[in-house]
Amino acid sequence: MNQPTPQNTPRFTPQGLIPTAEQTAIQLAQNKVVLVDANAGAAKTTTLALRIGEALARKLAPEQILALTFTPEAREVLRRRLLEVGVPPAVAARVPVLSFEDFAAWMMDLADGDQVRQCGETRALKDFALQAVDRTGERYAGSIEGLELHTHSVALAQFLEVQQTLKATMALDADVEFLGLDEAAELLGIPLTDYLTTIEYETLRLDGGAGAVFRGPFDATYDLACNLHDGARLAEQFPDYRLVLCDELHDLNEASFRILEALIDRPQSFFVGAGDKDQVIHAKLGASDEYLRRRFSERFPRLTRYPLTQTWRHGPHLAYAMAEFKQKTVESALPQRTEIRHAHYASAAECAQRVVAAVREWKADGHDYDGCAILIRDRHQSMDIENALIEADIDYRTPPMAGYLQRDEILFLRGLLAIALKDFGAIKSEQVRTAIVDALVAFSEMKFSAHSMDNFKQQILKSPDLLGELFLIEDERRDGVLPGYRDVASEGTKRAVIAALAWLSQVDPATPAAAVLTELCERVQLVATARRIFVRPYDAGVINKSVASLLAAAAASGHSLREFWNAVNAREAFVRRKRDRKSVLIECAANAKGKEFEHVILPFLQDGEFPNTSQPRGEEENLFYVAATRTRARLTLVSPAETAQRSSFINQMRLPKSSAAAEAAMTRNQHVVPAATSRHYLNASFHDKDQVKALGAKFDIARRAWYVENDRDLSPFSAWLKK
Ligand SMILES: Nc1ncnc2c1ncn2[C@@H]1O[C@H](COP(=O)(O)OP(=O)(O)OP(=O)(O)O)[C@@H](O)[C@H]1O
Repeated sequence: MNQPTPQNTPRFTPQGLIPTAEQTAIQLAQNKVVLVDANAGAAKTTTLALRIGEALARKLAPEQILALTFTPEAREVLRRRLLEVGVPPAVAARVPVLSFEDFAAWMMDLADGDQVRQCGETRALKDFALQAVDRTGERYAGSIEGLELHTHSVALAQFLEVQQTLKATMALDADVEFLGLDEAAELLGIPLTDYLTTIEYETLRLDGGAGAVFRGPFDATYDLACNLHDGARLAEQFPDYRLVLCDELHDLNEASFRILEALIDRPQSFFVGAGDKDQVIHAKLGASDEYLRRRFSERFPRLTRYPLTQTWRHGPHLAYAMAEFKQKTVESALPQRTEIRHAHYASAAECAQRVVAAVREWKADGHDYDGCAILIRDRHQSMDIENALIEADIDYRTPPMAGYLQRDEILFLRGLLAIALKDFGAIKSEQVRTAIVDALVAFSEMKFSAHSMDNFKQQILKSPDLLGELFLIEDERRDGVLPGYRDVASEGTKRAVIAALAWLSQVDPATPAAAVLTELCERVQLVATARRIFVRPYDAGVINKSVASLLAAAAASGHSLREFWNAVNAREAFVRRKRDRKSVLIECAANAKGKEFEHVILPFLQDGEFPNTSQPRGEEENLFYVAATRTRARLTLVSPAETAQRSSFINQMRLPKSSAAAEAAMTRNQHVVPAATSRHYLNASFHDKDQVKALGAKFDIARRAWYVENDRDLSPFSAWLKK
């Protein structure tokens, strides 16, 4: 590791924190390729900001620095950190801190000058996907057997995921020129229909090779990666970057790796990247710890690795528990005790009560609700918790359209109830109404074109009571596509749904809701349909759990059908009203990456739920690690009273062992006297510059401020000393 020498001392002194020796080593590193593989909360982002500060202090123009992240959220955190460490806003604003997607779109525009439309909206993308399905039908119907062309929103969403994975991993760019269509699909590990639809989708998107006409999420990254790889000299047109940084390297996939390669290969550029191999949770998007472990060093054999071993987010109790959990070294220099509390339950409803109790204790201890985050493994787990919070009159928020009531299968059932009770108008949100139409079409396995769906949605928004007419629209048939066994099953589903609706319309709304809903689910063959329309068994499994939660909640409420319907809609209105107020957050653990909260509550820590047994163990571990390490002050683990049912992750933290070591570390940390900062910054203005300079002050270029070294007599500078 580089130790600062008199010739190589930091020229940038951050405000608000004293860098550790590890941080300073990275700040001063002069190797061509630097990789920092560090623990959660171990100041990766902060240290990249220090490295930028150092480059600015050494007179590098802000425009010659490029800092890349994978998500807009991570980009904002890095921009904020630059200001926090003391880079003046006007200078920080000139440093390009961009997501890969921003950077790629910019570079593609520079090359093509075409200002291609970024299409972030799933709905618009689904329309393009639908057109691709239509084209696949037109082109291959009759010539290829076994085409499974599904047009409902769930199928389109799944198709969009498949094509995105093919691009993120650059599999779609593979040379398949001499392979047959079947062989190519097999090589890529996807069904033939998906492969053919992807080809049509890309032909549409790239206007048959003339150039992109629209770009969905990650498409710009893919387009740039393809261009760089095809021998196009696009990299020569990149601005003259001297320092390239990349945060959250654990999200790196093949497409973004290729862009980094091109940036690093330029002779004048230096690279510093930071990530945590234990936070890889986006394998579906091609993320892998292989980049941090192997790919970087194979490609850049002279790279230098630097450690950041101390976490600053939480104290030793959680740091050591995570060290045990991941069997790696984690230190914390904080003298604070991060509490790890336990609560136990015998049923889902009781789990929710324990969560409410944990939130109440937090409030009673004098903290705000908005410091509290309930991180769930999956959305189906929030039903009981949302109910319990409402009953306890505790405000909570969920990300838009990500609450339990907006899950597709629940929207489907709500749609059926709306038709039977002739009360679609009770659902106030247009977004929810439209999503209900989509869910009805998906779970009834109807086949509509984009055009007829749009027409119908427009009508419904004006006259909600027309919802039931949806089932009068004829399915659209494709010439030449012979119905396969799945189509026969789908037609059966639609018939079953129509029959179930006829039955439901006769049911007395005063009948207990639980009984009606149970029978309704059987009549519409919900479980079998889910298994058919969801490609991954995992998704179908979550649907069963989600419906089971709804039935249990209906039974526990003792409500009649009418009362249950009213209660569900009232609850949705409650959540929408509260979204902006100070409230507890309910969020999926996967979406909490990069964030931190004072109090994290992890409910339903039982085997089967978390770890979810249908998912790879390693990824489940990483997800748990991400969730637990969002904590700053308190972590509450809510698990079954029955020890045998508890999540094995709790044992894996070896809390008795790790907490004994943590007590000793606390004592140690309390006795560490922070080193004094080495500079005194002055309030000297431009007009004072000659005067302070003559007195021996120096200028900090990164901060645009004059300072005096610590060991000097400060009295001549008293007029300019900051209070
Ligand atoms: N030398 C230091 N002294 C005190 N606090 C520090 C120091 N360096 C960083 N911090 C603080 O530690 C916290 C975590 O830092 P940061 O967000 O940079 O970590 P990270 O490794 O990027 O986190 P994640 O793993 O979640 O991406 C921040 O609040 C930051 O201000």
